Amino acid sequence: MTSNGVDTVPPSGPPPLLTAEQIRHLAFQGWLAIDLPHQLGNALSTLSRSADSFFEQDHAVKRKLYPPSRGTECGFYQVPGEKEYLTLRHGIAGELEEQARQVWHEAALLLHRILCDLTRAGGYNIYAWSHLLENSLDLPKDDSDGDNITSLLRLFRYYPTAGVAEEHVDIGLLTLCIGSAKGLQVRDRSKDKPEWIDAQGPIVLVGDMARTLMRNQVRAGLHRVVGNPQGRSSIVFALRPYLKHPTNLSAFGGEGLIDTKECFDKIRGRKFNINATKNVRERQQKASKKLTHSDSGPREAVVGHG
Ligand SMILES: O=C(O)CCC(=O)C(=O)O
Ligand SMILES: [Fe+2]
Repeated sequence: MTSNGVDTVPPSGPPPLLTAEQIRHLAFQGWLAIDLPHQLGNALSTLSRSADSFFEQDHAVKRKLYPPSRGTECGFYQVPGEKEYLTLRHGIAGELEEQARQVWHEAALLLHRILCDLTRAGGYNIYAWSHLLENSLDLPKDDSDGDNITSLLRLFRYYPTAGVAEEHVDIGLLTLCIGSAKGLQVRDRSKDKPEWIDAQGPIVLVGDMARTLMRNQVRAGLHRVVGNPQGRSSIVFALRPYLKHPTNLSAFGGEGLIDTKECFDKIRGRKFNINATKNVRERQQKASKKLTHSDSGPREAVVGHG
C-alpha cells in the first residue's frame, strides 16, 4: 500500500489450477484429460441441447441462419458424407449465442488458467499471455475486430461411421474438446512406441502457437477423430492468439520482438485444413508435401468450397 492508500500490488492473475504432475503430463503429451468446473459443465449441457435442435433443421435453414464466411472459419459448413459443423466467432442475437457466450467465457477462464500454469512452471511471467488474449476471453459482439480475434467455438455433428478428422495438431494456444461419445483419440507418448488412445472425457490440447511461443518446452497435442457407428457430437473451444500486438519473446525465455500475425500466419499456412471437404483436403495436401495437419488451412484454398 502507498501512503494514499492505493494498492500498488499488481493483480494476482488467474489462480493456479493444475497439479505439477498434470502440468508435466500436458507439456510432455500435448494433451490432458480434465474435470470441468461445474459452471462450465452446466453451460456445455445447455448448449449441447440447443445444438441438437439446431442440427435437426434443414441444411438450407442452417446455412441461411449462419452463412459460411472466412472459408471454414465461421458459420455453418458441411463436409458431405462426413460431418457438419457450426463455427461461432461472434454474435449477440439468439438463444444459441447466449449459451455460446457462457461456454466461451467459462472455457476461456479455464484455458487462461492453464496457460498461466504453463508459464509459471517455466519460470515466466503469467502476464506473457495478456496481449495475446485481448478481446478473446468473451464471445465478441460482432466481426469488427475479426481479423485479429482468431478464437472460435465449434459445434460438430460427425455422421455415423464416416465422420472423421485426420491426425493433426491445432494451430492456436489451447483447445478444449468435449465429445458426446467415443471418437476423439490422442497420441500417447508414454510408451516406448507412441500409440493412439481414446480420449476419456474432456480434453485440453496444446496448439502449435503455444508450442512455438514456449520454444518447444511444451509439445503440441497430436489428435484425430475416428468413425463411430453411432455418430458423435462435440463442442470444441479453441483459444487462439489475438493478432494485433507484437509479442516479446523474452516473456517466454526467448529473444526479440515478433509480429504475432506473421508468426500465426506461418503456422496456419503450413497446414492443410482437416475440416474442409475431402477434395479440398486432398488438393491442399498435394499442393505441398511439406504441409502438416491442422484444424485450419490457408484461407484462399477453402473459399468457395462450402
Ligand atoms: O471433434 C472433436 O472432438 C475434435 C475436432 C478437432 O480436432 C478439430 O476440429 O480440430
Ligand atoms: Fe483439432
